[in-house]
Amino acid sequence: MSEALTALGWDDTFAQPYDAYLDTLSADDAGVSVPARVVGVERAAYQLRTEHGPSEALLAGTLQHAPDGARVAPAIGDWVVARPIEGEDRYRIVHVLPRKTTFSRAVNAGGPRRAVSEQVIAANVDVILIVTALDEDFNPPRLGRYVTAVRASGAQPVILLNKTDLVPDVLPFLEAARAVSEDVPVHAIRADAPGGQDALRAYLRPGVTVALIGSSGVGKSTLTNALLGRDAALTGEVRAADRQGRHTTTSRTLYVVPGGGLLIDNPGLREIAVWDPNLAAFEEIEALAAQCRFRKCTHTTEPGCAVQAAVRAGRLDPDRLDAYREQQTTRRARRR
Ligand SMILES: Nc1nc2c(ncn2[C@@H]2O[C@H](COP(=O)(O)OP(=O)(O)OP(=O)(O)O)[C@@H](O)[C@H]2O)c(=O)[nH]1
Ligand SMILES: [Zn+2]
Repeated sequence: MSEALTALGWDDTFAQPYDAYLDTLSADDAGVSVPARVVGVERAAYQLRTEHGPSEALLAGTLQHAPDGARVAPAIGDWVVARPIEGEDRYRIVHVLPRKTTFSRAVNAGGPRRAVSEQVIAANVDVILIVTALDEDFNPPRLGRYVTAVRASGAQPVILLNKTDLVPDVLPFLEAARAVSEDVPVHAIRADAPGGQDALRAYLRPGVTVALIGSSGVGKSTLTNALLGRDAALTGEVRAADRQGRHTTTSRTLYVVPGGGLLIDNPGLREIAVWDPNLAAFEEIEALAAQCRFRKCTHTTEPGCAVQAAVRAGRLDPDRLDAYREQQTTRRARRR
């Protein structure tokens, strides 16, 4: 197993299905196939890393339009089987290898039955760092919901308390965060100070894929830059590309961290707080609810309900109201 591949996260869990897939190909096809990791996705264009460095790729038609409709589009972090496109400097992705972990969201696929389908946000992430800041963002019940979402993906959750400089005493925050879940490590960090992120190096071991999630403004970008060193990922990739005398677009989403480890910085993961109804705030609904005639309005059949009025007027998506109700119900159940 090549060292360049293991540094990208390749191991036996991928090597076995890879070999099995190659057995189904002709000797010629198998001979030119390579394993590659998806490090960038932009619409139909994919950036891969093979053991020889970065390259561009397209999706094979068979993956784009699977006959049973069960399209397996590669996501960031996926391991795939790729084959060079003849006469071009690009690959074609012909197969997606089974995932070790899958961080996904349910999306409303529409249609008469309001079908829900799964959108994979990131694949094969080993550790997800849940970032919170010691300001008004700090909210243990929400941390608990993040932990649940991370566990559902198969990745290991770790809680990071950032902006420790903003509080006189970190200890009560550490204790509250530790109480969220017994077996989730908690680290107090400072993303914006030299050495303030040292605790994280233990997770960024060669071949280990790490991702950051948390609300906007908690310090995910600052942390990413501190871990990567300014433009480290970019220069690293340009150098690898130069070896073969060409320039390849650098990946923006899966970085190779200097000193070991891989870091996924993905807008889809960043937005989890927005799209996961369990994590979301329902500010616009709460603003409407304040205008309901009855203070304990359930926004179902009460007269003078401003929330129902907004739904009837097309100003509020009924799906969002459903999600809000669901959240309120679980909260009431938890309080009991
Ligand atoms: N006081 C303090 N400020 C910090 C710390 N880490 C980051 N910040 C500041 O917090 C602000 C937000 O940080 P970002 O890194 O942009 O936060 P983010 O999570 O990437 O936010 P989005 O890009 O919106 O998802 C910036 O002004 C940072 O300088 C810290 O440890 N202490
Ligand atoms: Zn109401």
